[in-house]
Amino acid sequence: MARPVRVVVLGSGSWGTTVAGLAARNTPTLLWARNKETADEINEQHRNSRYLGDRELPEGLRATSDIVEAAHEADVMVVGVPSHAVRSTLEPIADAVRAWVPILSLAKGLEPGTRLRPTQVVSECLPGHPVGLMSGPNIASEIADGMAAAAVVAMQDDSVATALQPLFASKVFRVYRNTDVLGCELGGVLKNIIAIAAGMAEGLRVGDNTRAMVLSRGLAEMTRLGEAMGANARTFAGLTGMGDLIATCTSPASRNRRVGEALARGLSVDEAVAELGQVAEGVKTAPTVMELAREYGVEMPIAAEVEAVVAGRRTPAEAYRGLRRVTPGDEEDLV
Ligand SMILES: NC(=O)C1=CN([C@@H]2O[C@H](COP(=O)(O)OP(=O)(O)OC[C@H]3O[C@@H](n4cnc5c(N)ncnc54)[C@H](OP(=O)(O)O)[C@@H]3O)[C@@H](O)[C@H]2O)C=CC1
Ligand SMILES: O=C(CO)COP(=O)(O)O
Repeated sequence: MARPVRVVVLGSGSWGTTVAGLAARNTPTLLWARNKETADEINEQHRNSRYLGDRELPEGLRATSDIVEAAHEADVMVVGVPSHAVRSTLEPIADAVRAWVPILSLAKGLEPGTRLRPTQVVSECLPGHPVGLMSGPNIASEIADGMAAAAVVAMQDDSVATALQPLFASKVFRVYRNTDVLGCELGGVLKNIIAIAAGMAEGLRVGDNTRAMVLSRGLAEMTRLGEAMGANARTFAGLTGMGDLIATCTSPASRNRRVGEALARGLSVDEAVAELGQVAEGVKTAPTVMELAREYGVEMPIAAEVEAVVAGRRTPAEAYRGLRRVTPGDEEDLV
């Protein structure tokens, strides 16, 4: 009988640990934590208290702080570190990952400096491997609590995605497929910036109508940039676009939304990020996205205001006043 597929997840933050827990219920799974205490706590107490409180992880989930050991073991590798850390995590293990091992990215940001999407960074570090991502409206704490949710595995090669689906799926975690890797990845990246705007709206108590406007016009901006870059506009109406936008903009657990709320309370960006203690990808991604918007000639007024606040050039209240000055055009003019 063929031995089961071994999944290795790199990165033991809230989402990496949660995804490792999903996989461990289906197949042998090893989680790499750069911090040895975290690996020991997962092995001995089946918990990752720093990121998931007292939630219990599956007993079968093993952890290690030895990344080379982890890389050797992988039949499927999941990269769950934030986007700024993808390259520095993968480069040292490039020779340890066996050829043809599929790599799935979880990161929802862009690499600072290169402006590359995480799957592009993975392809540079591990050339020749099938590379895709898993994304969707997936607030880690809810999924770790066993609440129902759905995600998308996006890979150019649909047969690889089909093989990966059952490794993460369960009765309460539905895994769809999509071959539009660019659109699915950009959806996850861009919604974080709109979620910062939604958090600011929350903090400024702007009202439900304004919040709804931010979400729907935010989705228009995401779609506009995505289409200009070559993605399928329809992807942005799905789980990785509108779905994730709704979850992140409306959930009090979203870190990006919480940063927006903290900014509206008058905290600086550094203070807001320090208060959070976890990654909020939209903060680092906003300036990079505005560079892309300029390069592709796409208007993104909400993202532009968020970038200005994050860069310290405007207060959240000034940003909302700035949005009022934008001249409304044809609503259907997404491109
Ligand atoms: N949390 C969520 O609900 C979801 C998150 N995501 C995305 O998943 C990615 C990971 O996020 P998440 O797990 O939430 O982040 P967390 O902030 O919860 O954890 C970050 C993890 O990455 C590790 N890490 C940080 N910097 C480095 C580095 N330079 N090198 C190696 N490891 C590093 C941290 O290690 P240490 O603990 O040692 O500092 C920690 O294990 C992000 O791109 C996020 O947008 C996607 C869907 C849902
Ligand atoms: O991507 C997420 C939910 O799908 C998590 O969003 P935050 O990083 O804002 O918490």
